[in-house]
Amino acid sequence: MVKKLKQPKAERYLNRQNATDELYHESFKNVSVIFASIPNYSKLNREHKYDKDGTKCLKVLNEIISDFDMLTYDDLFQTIEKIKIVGSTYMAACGLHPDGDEVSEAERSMEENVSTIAKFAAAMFKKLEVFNSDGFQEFQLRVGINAGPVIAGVIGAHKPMYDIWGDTVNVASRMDYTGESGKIHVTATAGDILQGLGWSVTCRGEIKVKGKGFMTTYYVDPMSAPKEPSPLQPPDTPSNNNNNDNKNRKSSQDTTGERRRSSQLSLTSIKGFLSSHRGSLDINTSKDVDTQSTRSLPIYKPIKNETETTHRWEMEDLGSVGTTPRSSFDSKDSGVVKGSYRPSYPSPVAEEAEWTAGAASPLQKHPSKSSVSMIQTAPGHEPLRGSNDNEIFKQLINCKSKPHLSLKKNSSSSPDLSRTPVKDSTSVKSSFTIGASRKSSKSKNKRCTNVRQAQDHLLAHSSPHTSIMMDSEEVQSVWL
Ligand SMILES: Nc1ncnc2c1ncn2[C@@H]1O[C@H](COP(=O)(O)OP(=O)(O)OP(=O)(O)O)[C@@H](O)[C@H]1O
Repeated sequence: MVKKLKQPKAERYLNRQNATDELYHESFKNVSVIFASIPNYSKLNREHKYDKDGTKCLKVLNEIISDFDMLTYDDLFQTIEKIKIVGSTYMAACGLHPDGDEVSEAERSMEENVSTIAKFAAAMFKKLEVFNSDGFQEFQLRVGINAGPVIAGVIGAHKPMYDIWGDTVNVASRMDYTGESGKIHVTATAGDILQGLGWSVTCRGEIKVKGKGFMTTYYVDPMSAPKEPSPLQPPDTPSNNNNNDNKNRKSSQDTTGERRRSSQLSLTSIKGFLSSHRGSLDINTSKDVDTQSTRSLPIYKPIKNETETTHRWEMEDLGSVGTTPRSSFDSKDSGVVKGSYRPSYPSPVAEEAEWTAGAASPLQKHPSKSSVSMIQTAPGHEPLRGSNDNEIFKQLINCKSKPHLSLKKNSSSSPDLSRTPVKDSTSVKSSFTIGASRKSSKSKNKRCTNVRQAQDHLLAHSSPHTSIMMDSEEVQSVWL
């Protein structure tokens, strides 16, 4: 509600509520509404016989919904407002901007709102696909979209709920309900707009919609989103032909005021979420202190506790790394950690692999910076940097090219661990345990004898549910 109602407005709402029970509401003309359901979620719920109290299934749902929630922090989706979860259905809308926004309703057209919500739906499909492949799950997504006028308001004096109502909302829900898994089912209003924007739209025919009679509806292929202009290309370059996307980009640049507020809120929310769940992550957006770097990336600082010195590490641009709470750094205290990780959801069985080395921690600090480690993956390649071993190792896992590793050391006497086989496991001084989720695995405690092998193993099995727990002097557990 706070996100929706700006301060004076919230005060106005509260004052009204003190004085009267009158409904607080606003009307919007051009709102796009999405209902996205996981139709086979309840099947999983029913079938899971080991989940007597239902908490495991709920954990799964929570992870999926959290993934979807995190999309709303994406720059593209700042105008998307999550309304609620109904069962396993995600309900959101686009175009519910608060009064006094820099961008007026007229400027934020129906076309933009429909385009944004369709991209949001496509992103949800992708998120679920990743979730499925990581956890060997088969959840499906069924999406309904409609666009038109809605009434938004706050219902109730105690625990008030912001919600939206109207025919547009009812029909969006019907689009979901009467749609098919894997498809976005839309009304003619949304279908026309999306076709005009270059999405692949096919007519479904006429369906009977309760309260509306027969309606011609359309299926939109979630994979057919028109390409975004390259981020390197300025939005207004003449060679860029996608005018609609340009328009969207332009308008998103115009809304910097709102974005600043939203991203502020996002950061605060993430921070709040992480501190309550992990207890220790501070996020700031100051520029990288590494003067050699040309990037200006957010810097994530793990804080052990208020009084201890903080580390600083550089986030490399590694796709989804660190984008959700569960894929964020677990910045709990350092110290010796060793153990295995079990995914928090039901089906996958954890597999463990252990890599051991008869030497000190394989990844050393960067000689010139006390808080930065680096690893040279191959001669002539850009070294990977991080503030600790885990950070570096996480990057190694994400290296698509599987480079042959040679480690840059402080001391020339340190062996190249990538070629150091483990001869005698009793002489092991440091080790780490890799837990990766797999549907079925008989091999436990699989031992990797060098970095390359461990990396290959992780590339094959790592997932957002993988954690690495290192047993060395500078230990932090990392969730990937
Ligand atoms: N604000 C809202 N939040 C959640 N769901 C909504 C909202 N507004 C409408 N819906 C959903 O839209 C659907 C269509 O509503 P409608 O009023 O047309 O029929 P209904 O008779 O209420 O629906 P049902 O047949 O499911 O009982 C309903 O399933 C309703 O739950």
